[in-house]
Amino acid sequence: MSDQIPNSAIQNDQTDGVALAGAAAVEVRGVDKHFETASGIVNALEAINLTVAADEFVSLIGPSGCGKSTLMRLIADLDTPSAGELTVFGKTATQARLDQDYGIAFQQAGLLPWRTVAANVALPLELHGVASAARRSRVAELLDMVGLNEFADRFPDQLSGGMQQRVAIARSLAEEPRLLLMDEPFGALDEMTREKMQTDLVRIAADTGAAVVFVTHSIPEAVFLSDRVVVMSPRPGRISQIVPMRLGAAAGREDRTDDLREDGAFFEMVTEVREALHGGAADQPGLEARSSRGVDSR
Ligand SMILES: Nc1ncnc2c1ncn2[C@@H]1O[C@H](COP(=O)(O)OP(=O)(O)OP(=O)(O)O)[C@@H](O)[C@H]1O
Repeated sequence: MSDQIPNSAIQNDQTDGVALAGAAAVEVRGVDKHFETASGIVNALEAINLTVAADEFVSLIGPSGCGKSTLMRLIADLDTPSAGELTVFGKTATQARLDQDYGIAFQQAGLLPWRTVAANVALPLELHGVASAARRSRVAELLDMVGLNEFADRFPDQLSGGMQQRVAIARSLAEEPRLLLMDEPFGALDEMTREKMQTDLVRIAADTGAAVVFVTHSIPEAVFLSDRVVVMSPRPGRISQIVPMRLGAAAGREDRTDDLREDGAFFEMVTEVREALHGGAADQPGLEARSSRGVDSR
């Protein structure tokens, strides 16, 4: 059974299942986000409560338009909540952005076209004054990890979309940030590369102890990566359930190898998240057929 956590029931730090020791990586309390458009107000997010612990991997999943990217943009200080409070490591989202407390890899790779692949990955290190020899070796290590060593001197427009995305991921990891915000970072990758990146990401997060907030449309991806999967429903965007991943012996991130993909516990969790997605829609008449649009069960 999933932990059914209606938003209205979440009143304090303990109720979403995270015991807080020190500042959480992300705390969202009673957050609403409305957009005013020519055709009226869009309630993108309503009554969002979520705590992501300092070393936790949390995925956001839900049908298209349920507000996943909007929530990520609020955490990254790319937009502001209409109501409620949001902190990152106990700071305002703005302060955390200024302090470069997190790495970002979003759907659009966002590379600088006039910089080579290596120079794009090196950018955060340059901004933080890392010496050039240390920078070069770190960039080589990162490009090796995403399989792009041979492309270090190319420019972004000479790469495929998936390769550009891998450059953006390498860049987001450059400084081993203690929080990673990733919005469908693997969406453009072929299945084999995607699985490799998933395995690498789990290992990197385990090695660095980083917290990760990860948006995906893929249920197996969410299950493979996460400690908890946050299931969202649309109109207005709400958290309908938070499903803790119970993966038996592979529960620790360092134990998540490719074998997990064949494991019974993995399939059980995939089923549980799928049911949570459908359950969220069942509360809202008329949404059943739409509930899994944009969510990939493969
Ligand atoms: N700048 C904006 N102005 C007006 N409406 C917006 C804006 N940004 C998002 N929305 C609306 O807010 C809702 C949530 O959008 P959001 O992009 O967060 O959804 P999502 O769950 O990330 O979708 P997808 O899975 O398709 O990426 C949608 O109805 C969208 O149209």
